[in-house]
Amino acid sequence: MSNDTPVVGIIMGSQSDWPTMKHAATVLEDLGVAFEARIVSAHRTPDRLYEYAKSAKDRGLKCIIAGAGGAAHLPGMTAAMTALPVFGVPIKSSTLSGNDSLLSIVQMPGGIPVGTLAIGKAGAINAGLLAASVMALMDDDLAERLEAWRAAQTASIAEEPVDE
Ligand SMILES: Nc1c(C(=O)O)ncn1[C@@H]1O[C@H](COP(=O)(O)O)[C@@H](O)[C@H]1O
Repeated sequence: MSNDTPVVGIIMGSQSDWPTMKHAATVLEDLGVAFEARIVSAHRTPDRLYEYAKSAKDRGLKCIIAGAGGAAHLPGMTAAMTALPVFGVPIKSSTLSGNDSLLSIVQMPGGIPVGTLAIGKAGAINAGLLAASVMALMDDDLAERLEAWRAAQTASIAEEPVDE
């Protein structure tokens, strides 16, 4: 994690979400975007969530990535308490394969938006990329790094399949 003041907050409902959410962190690290990662739960630590969401803007955060599984109220409750962009990552749950997480996050009432990503690792990666895209609107150097990241990804895709 960079020593700069974090501009992206990654929050998750439990330590058990970190193996998924660390993919968002890795993208931000690769792109040189300063972030913080915290465990915050609407259910288990409601006071911590209130404090986090209410202070986020004043602390310099520009957007928040919130990952949660099951009854995934964290992204929506965060969005209820801040007008910063909130990207929600549904964690793949063991019982319902993340369908519960997805539906809990995506179906927000009009007026309180959560940008909902795909279930699991791909969603976390894309949340990191979206957060970087937001920051790149205000940072030309980051915009160039993002373009380079995308070009490198394209170049890494082989034209022909190989036996594994
Ligand atoms: N969905 C939420 C919230 C919340 O929405 O505030 N807090 C914890 N959790 C979720 O509970 C799942 C199981 O957590 P444990 O593994 O700690 O039992 C995690 O995926 C977490 O995101």
